[in-house]
Amino acid sequence: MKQFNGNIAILGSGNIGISLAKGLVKANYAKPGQISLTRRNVDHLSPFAEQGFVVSGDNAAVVATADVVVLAVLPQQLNQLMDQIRPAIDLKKHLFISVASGVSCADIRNKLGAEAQVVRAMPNTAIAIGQSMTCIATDQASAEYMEEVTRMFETVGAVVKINEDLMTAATALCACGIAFFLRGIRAASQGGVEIGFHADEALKMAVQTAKGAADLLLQMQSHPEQEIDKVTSPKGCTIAGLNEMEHNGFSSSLIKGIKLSAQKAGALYTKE
Ligand SMILES: NC(=O)C1=CN([C@@H]2O[C@H](COP(=O)(O)OP(=O)(O)OC[C@H]3O[C@@H](n4cnc5c(N)ncnc54)[C@H](O)[C@@H]3O)[C@@H](O)[C@H]2O)C=CC1
Ligand SMILES: O=C(O)[C@@H]1CCC=N1
Repeated sequence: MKQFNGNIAILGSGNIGISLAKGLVKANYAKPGQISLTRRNVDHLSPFAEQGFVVSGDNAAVVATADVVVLAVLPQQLNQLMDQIRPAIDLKKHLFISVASGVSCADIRNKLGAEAQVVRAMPNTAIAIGQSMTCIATDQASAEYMEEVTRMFETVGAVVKINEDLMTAATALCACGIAFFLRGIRAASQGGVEIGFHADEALKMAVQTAKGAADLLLQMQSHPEQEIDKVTSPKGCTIAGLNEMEHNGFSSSLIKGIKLSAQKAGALYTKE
């Protein structure tokens, strides 16, 4: 069984890279000193250096000290990054985890080497607080590497293994999805202000209500419509509001947005 010594390089420590680093430390998967963070402008990482993370602008140097290499740059930035790290790669040692949208394991192996162990992961920003929905996929990585990736992401939320051809769909539903639900909460709070609450209390009420809705489904293992049926009293105010929202395209707009995001998620990377 391969042993991972726990040194993780997160290359491209922007929004998702930093969220991942915070989540792994919070979950005790790794200590800050075991995680190297890189970014083009290293000055932006100084708060993390103060917390004990290793910060660097030299991708190849941190890859040389790591077992697990997380590729967390934009799809459009990935080819350049892979060119930078190729000389430092040890194909027998490194596990590559790519969170880049729309870049296949085969695309990455084409750049890093045919023997590279590559797993794709699609987390969302709730990873920072251990509440990510992370989908993972590979085409060729060995079972022990997949197990390690599963173990890593299970410390920071729920994990579902999927076929690689569904990764762009997972991107839209889960990674972009967190923004869609957040916008829903924001819209609800704005409605709350129109009907009489101050903005801060309206937001607090909308957030707790959304949390209750999600927890109902998680804890009762029920279907949303089952729970909705319990709220909609005959001739009542809930069904009146709900139907008004549907007449205005509520479900339809969410479905259409998710479909467009999925299309876009698959078209961000250009092979070289
Ligand atoms: N933001 C999110 O919620 C999620 C993003 N992703 C994926 O994660 C990747 C990153 O997305 P974000 O974090 O949103 O973008 P971001 O722009 O916040 O972060 C990317 C970081 O990479 C750095 N960077 C670019 N080239 C570099 C290089 N050669 N060496 C070192 N650092 C470099 C940039 O300076 C930037 O800080 C994308 O591929 C995206 O598809 C996946 C899941 C969720
Ligand atoms: O918006 C994006 O392209 C990235 C991928 C998933 C979440 N954020």
